[in-house]
Formats: sequence, C-alpha cells, structure tokens
Amino acid sequence: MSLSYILRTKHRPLPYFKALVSLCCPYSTQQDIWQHASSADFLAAAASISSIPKSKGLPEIIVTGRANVGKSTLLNSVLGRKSLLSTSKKAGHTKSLNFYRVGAEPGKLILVDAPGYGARGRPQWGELFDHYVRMRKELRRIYILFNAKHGLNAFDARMLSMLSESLVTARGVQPFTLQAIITKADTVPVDQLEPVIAKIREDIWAAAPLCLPPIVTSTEMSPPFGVDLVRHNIANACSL
Ligand SMILES: Nc1nc2c(ncn2[C@@H]2O[C@H](COP(=O)(O)OP(=O)(O)OP(=O)(O)O)[C@@H](O)[C@H]2O)c(=O)[nH]1
Ligand SMILES: [Mg+2]
Repeated sequence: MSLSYILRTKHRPLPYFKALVSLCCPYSTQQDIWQHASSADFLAAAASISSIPKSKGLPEIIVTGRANVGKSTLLNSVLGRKSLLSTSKKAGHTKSLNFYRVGAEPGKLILVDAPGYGARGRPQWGELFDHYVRMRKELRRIYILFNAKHGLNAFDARMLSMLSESLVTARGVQPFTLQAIITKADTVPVDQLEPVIAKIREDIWAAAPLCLPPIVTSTEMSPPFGVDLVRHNIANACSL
C-alpha cells in the first residue's frame, strides 16, 4: 500500500492509519516484535524429517553455516536472551532443527536454528536441512553465516551455489531469499576488517550473485554489533 494511496483514500479506518505509521517509521513498528522477544519460546526439535513440526502458518526464517560459526549465539542475541538456545565452543553442538516462536502466543514469526555443515557436519543433518528448505512454504529467508576470521571455504561455496539454485523456480518464482551474515567480527583486528569483509563479499558474489550482501556482526561486543540490523532484516523478510 503506497503512502499516496493512503492519503487519497477518503474513508480511513484503523488499518490505514496503522499502515501509515509503518510507512513513516517502519523501524519503530518493527521494534515492537522484538520488544516481545522475551516471550520467545522453544517450540520443537526435529532430528529427523518425520519429526519436523507442522507449520503454524507463521513466517519462518532459518540460519545455516559451518559448525561453530555462531548460528545459535546470534539467534540468542537477536532474541535478547543468554541461553534460550544452547551454544558451545565445540563444533557440531546443534544436532537438530530447533524451532522458536517469537512473540507471545500465537507468535509473530518462527526462527529455526540448524546444525552446521562442513567437516564437523553430518550427511543426515544436510538431508534434514534440504528437506525443510524444499518443502516449507512459510520459509521467507535463509541466513547463511560466515566467520570473519575464516572466510569462505569449499563447503561454503558449495552450499551457496546449491542454495542459489533453489532461489528461483523453473516458473521464475522466488520462494525465499538468501541473506549473508558475517559473524565474530571482533576476532579480526580493526585495521584488517575492511579488506577481510571485501574478500568475503567477493567470494559470496562469485558463488551466489543473488545472495543479499552480508551484515557484519559481533555478539561479543557490548552492545552486540549488527544485531539490530539483523532484527530489522528478519522483520522485513517476514513482512512485519
Ligand atoms: N568472539 C566471538 N565468539 C562468538 C561470537 N558468536 C559466537 N561465538 C562463539 O562461537 C562458539 C560457537 O557458537 P555457537 O553459537 O554454538 O555456534 P553454532 O554455529 O551454533 O555451532 P554448531 O551448533 O556447532 O553448528 C561459542 O563459543 C560462541 O561463544 C562472536 O560474535 N564473537
Ligand atoms: Mg548451534
């Protein structure tokens, strides 16, 4: 709904005013979603395809990336929580698709944490992730995470090009979008950060030109760096 349409409409019931507010200050309206984030809750864990929970009809986003890249930590930070999601120094910690409702019941959206891929990944985790991505109609955006210190490796490039292929269907429909996130920016010396980010952007572009350019984050910094941008991005992806 455009601003000019709203202003031209004679009868302006409440939804029009709500739309007007969200057009004028989308950021503050989106913040409401995360203000209720403390009521976020764990919904289900699926370690196999048959245990993937039925959709609640809410928009969903999922994170992926090499094991230990910081997927579960980033989702905790997005939710303003310390330990709703279990994290570990040891790679290969998350072993199932874990579903989290955001906002008080019935919720606004669902965040899905996934096991990592790469040398510490397992084939059955890959199958689970692929099945979810292929079948979930509510999936709005995939977030693919890269460690600032490590950059991309062959596993990342393969994952990016595989996801690229599913970004547009044969009929030209885009079922979901793909967004890159750089994690652990605090582990790179500040004077090296610019070239490091430039190289990661270049490598992402080479493997998946349709991937949205990376948001740089650090959950270690105080306040966390880039996490507000991630919240904003998730809300946008879910049309909230
Ligand atoms: N320095 C730093 N460490 C981080 C950051 N984000 C996460 N970590 C650490 O990285 C380690 C792995 O974090 P997780 O969130 O468990 O990583 P994951 O991608 O979920 O890992 P798997 O579940 O094993 O795939 C933990 O020790 C975190 O504390 C960050 O921004 N900076
Ligand atoms: Mg994890």
